[in-house]
Amino acid sequence: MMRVPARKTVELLYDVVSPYTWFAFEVLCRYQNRWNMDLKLKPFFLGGIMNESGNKPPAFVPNKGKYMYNELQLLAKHYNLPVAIPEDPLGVMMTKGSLSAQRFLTAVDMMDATKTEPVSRELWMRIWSRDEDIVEPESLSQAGERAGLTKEQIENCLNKSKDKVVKDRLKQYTSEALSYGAFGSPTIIAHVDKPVMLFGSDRFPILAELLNEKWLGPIPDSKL
Ligand SMILES: N[C@@H](CCC(=O)N[C@@H](CS)C(=O)NCC(=O)O)C(=O)O
Repeated sequence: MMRVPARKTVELLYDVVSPYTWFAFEVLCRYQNRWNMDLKLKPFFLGGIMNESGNKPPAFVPNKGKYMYNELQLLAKHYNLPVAIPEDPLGVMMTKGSLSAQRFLTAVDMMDATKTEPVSRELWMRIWSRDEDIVEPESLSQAGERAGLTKEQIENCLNKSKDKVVKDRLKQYTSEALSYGAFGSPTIIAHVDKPVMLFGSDRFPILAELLNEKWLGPIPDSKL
């Protein structure tokens, strides 16, 4: 009898404020059925990760910031995603931030984990493609609607996102990431013989090796 190898758990700990994480998210979604892995999407709060790890957002170094905005456009093409730099990137990332979006996403995840993927994608589309707000309840509501949530579900998640249970779950995933040594987003944990943490959307060849799978580039279906 053929033995089917057990699926390996891969966790993506992430915050939609991070454009690089959008690439990692879409690649993992594209590979989730192709690779023998059980993908777990775990929203965390990047602000908490930065504070607790003593890190600083890379765009605080002006040359790095400039480089990143150029690189993001090259990466958008490479990953085939409609990324566009917002008019005021630092305002969007630092002043407005992502706490309300991540709490909303956590509430969605706790209500129905099958909706975490489409709602995350809609939030990225807003902040990193259409330069739209992700702070106001109306903005979150629109993201939820486009992701296929009902009006009742959206209302419920907006209310729940103020509750301790949701705030605590967001803190829990943030602490989990820190316990693996996280300092940024995306943080990927591959549960192989032991958990291995990878940082970045540029480590997929390594993840493939860890999982004993084939890396077919960022758009695997184009190679069918
Ligand atoms: N090289 C990584 C960069 C990812 C990255 O810069 N992530 C930011 C958030 S958008 C971060 O958390 N950086 C922390 C750091 O670079 O120390 C990639 O290509 O994905």
